[in-house]
Amino acid sequence: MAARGVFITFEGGDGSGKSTQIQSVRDWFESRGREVIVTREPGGTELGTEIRRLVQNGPEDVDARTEALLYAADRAYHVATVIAPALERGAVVLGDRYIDSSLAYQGAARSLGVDEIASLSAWATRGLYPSLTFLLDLPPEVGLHRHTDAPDRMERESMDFHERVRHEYLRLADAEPDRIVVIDAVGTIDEVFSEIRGVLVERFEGGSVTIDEADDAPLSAQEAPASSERPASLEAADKPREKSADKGSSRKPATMVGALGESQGALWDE
Ligand SMILES: Nc1ncnc2c1ncn2[C@@H]1O[C@H](COP(=O)(O)OP(=O)(O)O)[C@@H](O)[C@H]1O
Ligand SMILES: Cc1cn([C@H]2C[C@H](O)[C@@H](COP(=O)(O)OP(=O)(O)O)O2)c(=O)[nH]c1=O
Repeated sequence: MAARGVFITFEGGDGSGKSTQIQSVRDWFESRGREVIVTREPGGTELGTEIRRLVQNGPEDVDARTEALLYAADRAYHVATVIAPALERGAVVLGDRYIDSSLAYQGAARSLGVDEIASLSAWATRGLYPSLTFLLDLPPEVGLHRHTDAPDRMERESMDFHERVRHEYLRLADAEPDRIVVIDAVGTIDEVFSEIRGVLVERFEGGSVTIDEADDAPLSAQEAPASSERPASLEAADKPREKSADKGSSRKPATMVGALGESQGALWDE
């Protein structure tokens, strides 16, 4: 049986709880016998660790376009050397930030244009999109207060900047409700995971596709929609969002397929 992977990403403002929740999601999949890779951007590779240092604490005069290209370079190498090979062998890949971060931070908050950044990221990744994204949503001031270490370049940005990031994330979720599930990240760690677990059960345990049927299914990560197919994500910005719970019925069950294997730790030292 060919191995099929699952690519899930976690998005949200700084301090929204992505790294914390990823550990619980890793445990959830591992207890079901899956190989899990936990990785992050920027910095999911050795090269990426250098890029992370440069982009977060490097020269202050790095301009927005340079910053966008550094994140794109990190992502291209990350996909080619970590994410794609793991998916090929059937692992569950849990990504702490991915393309949506570039759309929200560089495309919207840095005003480079969401369309332009979407094209750049699609090119860098050869169109590899996650099949499921958890957007941990909370007011930026709450997330920024959770951090105890010294703020990096992005965390030093204005509250208005972080509000633009949040607004763009919510707009993307509004446009792609099947892929992006909004999670209220204000509650306790257990409360937030309970919401996430509900989605995992619905998508990976409630589906009607059996392992054998799913063998013919495509890799559980999706191709980037062509920019001409993304009108809603780019034009529905000011439409009021529905609560994610209202969209439950539109979610498609995902397949639970792939080889069982050994788990693997995070790829970086905290
Ligand atoms: N739901 C929560 N409520 C309160 N504190 C939290 C919650 N989730 C995470 N934290 C704490 O907030 C800080 C940032 O969490 P982290 O998971 O690193 O966020 P992110 O990866 O999104 O930056 C950590 O100290 C973590 O223990
Ligand atoms: C992947 C990515 C990250 N970023 C930013 C967002 C974060 O401020 C920073 C990553 O910092 P990190 O410490 O990993 O995130 P967090 O504070 O959420 O734990 O990089 C971008 O601006 N664009 C991107 O494409």
